[in-house]
Formats: sequence, structure tokens, C-alpha cells
Amino acid sequence: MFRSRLPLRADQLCRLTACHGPARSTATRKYAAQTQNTSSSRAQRVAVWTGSLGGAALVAAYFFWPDTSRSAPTYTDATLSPAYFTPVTVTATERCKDPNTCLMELTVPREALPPSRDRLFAPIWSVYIKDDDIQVERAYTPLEGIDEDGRMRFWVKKYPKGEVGRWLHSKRAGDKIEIRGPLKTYHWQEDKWDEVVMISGGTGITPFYQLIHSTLLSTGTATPSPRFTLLHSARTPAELPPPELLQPLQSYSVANPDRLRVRLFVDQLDGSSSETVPTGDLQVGRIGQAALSQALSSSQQLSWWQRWFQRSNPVLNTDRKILFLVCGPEPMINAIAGPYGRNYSQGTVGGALAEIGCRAEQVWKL
Ligand SMILES: Cc1cc2nc3c(=O)[nH]c(=O)nc-3n(C[C@H](O)[C@H](O)[C@H](O)COP(=O)(O)OP(=O)(O)OC[C@H]3O[C@@H](n4cnc5c(N)ncnc54)[C@H](O)[C@@H]3O)c2cc1C
Repeated sequence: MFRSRLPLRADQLCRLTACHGPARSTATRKYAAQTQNTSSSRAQRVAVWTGSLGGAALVAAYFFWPDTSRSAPTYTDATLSPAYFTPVTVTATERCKDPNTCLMELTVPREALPPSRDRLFAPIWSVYIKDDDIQVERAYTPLEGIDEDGRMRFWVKKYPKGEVGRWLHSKRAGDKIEIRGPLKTYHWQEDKWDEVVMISGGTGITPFYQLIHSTLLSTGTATPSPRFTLLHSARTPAELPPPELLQPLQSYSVANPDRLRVRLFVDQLDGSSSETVPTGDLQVGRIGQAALSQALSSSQQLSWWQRWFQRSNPVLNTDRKILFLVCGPEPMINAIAGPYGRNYSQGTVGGALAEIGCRAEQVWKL
């Protein structure tokens, strides 16, 4: 989920090298068929050496190329910026029912707050948090953006072998940590869409919460905006987001069903429960083509024959401008929207969204 935009890791480096492999061997085979003589073997030796040197250079570049997380300086007397780290204070932490997640509040010192914030902190944005012990950074999404006093709230998940998540869970109120940002996760354009369908898994809900908070929860109902549908999934009821996230979403959607709809999915009912949602209101199973089609067809006032006609292709058979945003673990992204492309590109639309007829310009994988 949330593909990291950090410099390439060893596994990604291997992927890149592997991609070049077949092309190189095809070229070699073609060349060998043309000239079966000594000059060919000399050329092959040169090619092997060049390849090896190239490989070594790539590996060296990975280790010695300036890595922003290691090389970005820390300034205590400058405003918050993506170019350097700023020390901030952990002002609150709260364990969630799911012990692998916590809510954490960070406060940026008043003197580090940028003077004009509207554009900088327009949705959807994140900050990098640096794990001081090992000098590694990861992106995290402030749920409600940043307030006048510099406060930001995060929902943070730790993974059994994860670095920064576990380190963050060990922090307590009063501790100092370093952040840099804001960084744009997705450039939201308010008046471009009639309908926005957000599909998330786990902490993949955080950028969508920020978007909904910014466009609906914090503005009341007066501002015109697209209609939002959030389809969120967790493995079990206990792993659903804490009440601090789910309650505002649920209350808003009950009061304004024409502006926001929330559907919650769990892989299985394991006897655990959510603090916010009765188990009977949860849908059991993965989000797939049926859930997507249902979300779209029930969003429009259609006659029975229009609904019947749309079943085959709810996205193509409409004049409405529909956007699909997807954020979650990589297997979920793959199943819903198809895998990312090479070098962090969006890749083609695949999975359930391709099955219902989505085009590339309608889909964004966060
Ligand atoms: C723009 C952006 C915003 C983000 N916002 C948030 C946020 O608000 N809250 C939040 O908790 N996270 C968020 N993330 C994810 C976060 O940046 C880290 O990737 C995540 O916390 C794991 O980092 P780590 O150092 O703990 O684990 P790592 O050391 O990176 O990973 C160790 C191991 O943990 C497992 N692992 C790591 N990430 C995942 C995953 N997502 N799903 C399943 N297994 C995984 C892998 O098996 C991996 O081998 C965001 C990411 C991006 C790019």
C-alpha cells in the first residue's frame, strides 16, 4: 500500500536488473547468429564486462547516492519544508482496540508553521517521519490536516518486522521526533468529478479520511462537492479503524446520504467486534466487481431497465464523471485496479475496475 517513493531498495534494484535481462540476452543471441568468429567472442567479453561494470555501478549508486532520508539536514529555526527535517513534539498517543495500531498527535512548533497554508496543505498530503535510531523515513498522512496550533493526528500501524511503525509505537507524549513535508500524495481537484469512489484497506483509509475531512466534515454541507463513496475493508471487525475515524464518517453519511456513503467489509467474522459498527452492518467478503457495480448503480436514480442495462458496464454507460481512488496493501491494489507499472508509475488499469470498464484517466492508485 502507499507505494514508497524512497530510493530503490535492493529488491527493487533486482526487479530492474531482471527486467533488462531478457532484452540483453535476445540482443546477444541475435548478434551470435550473425557472426560466428573470434571478433564475436571478443565483443561478448566486452559486453559481459560492460554489463558487470554497469551492475556494480547500480549497486554502488544505491548505497552511495545521497538518500534524502540520510542527507536532508535538520533545522530547528526554519518553517516546515519537504527539503529538511523539523523537530516536532509527540503531544498525545492512544492505543486502539487493534493493538497493532495507535492514534498519535504531533505538534509542529508555532515558529515552524508556514505563514500561508491553504495551498500547501490542500488534500491529499503526507509528511515523512524519520526513525532516528536507523535514519530511515516513512510517509504518514495527517488525518485532519494541520490545525492553527500546528497539531496533526495520525493513525499508525506497526508490522511485525516493520521499522518505523514499531519505532513510532514506542514513542510517548513529550518525545521529540523529526518530520519533513508536506508532500503531495494526490492532487485533488474539487470540480473535476461528479462521483468519487474510494477503495481502501487497513491504514489505506488515512488519505481518504483526510480528503473527506477537508471537503465534507470540516466544511458542513453547504459547499458543493462530488458525491463520495468509501468502500473500506479490514481482515476482521476488530481491525476496522477506531471510532475517532469511523464515527464522524458514519454520522455524516447518515445525515447526508446523498453526499457520502460508507460501506465496510471484513474478510471474515472471527467473533471480534468493531467499537463503532454493529457486526450485522458489515459485509463479509472482499471488495470486488459486484461491490463496485452496486456502489455505482445505487448512486443514480435509474429506472429498472436502465439499471438492467448498466449492470454490464456501469462506468461506460453513464455521463457522470467518475473517479476511483485505491489505497491499501499491494495485493488489494492488484485485485481492484491492477498492479503498479515500472518505476512507481500507475501501470494499466486491471482487476475489478477493468472488468467494469474503467479507463486509465478514471483510476488513481495511491
Ligand atoms: C503517502 C503515504 C502515506 C502513508 N500514510 C500512512 C498512515 O497514515 N499510517 C500508516 O500506518 N502508514 C502509512 N503509510 C505507510 C508507511 O509509510 C509505511 O510504509 C508503513 O508504516 C510500513 O513502514 P515500516 O517502516 O513500519 O515497515 P517496513 O520496514 O517498511 O516493512 C517491513 C515489513 O513489513 C511489511 N509491511 C510493510 N508495509 C506493509 C503494508 N502496508 N502492508 C502489509 N505489510 C507491510 C512488509 O512485509 C515488510 O517486509 C503511508 C505511505 C505513503 C507512501
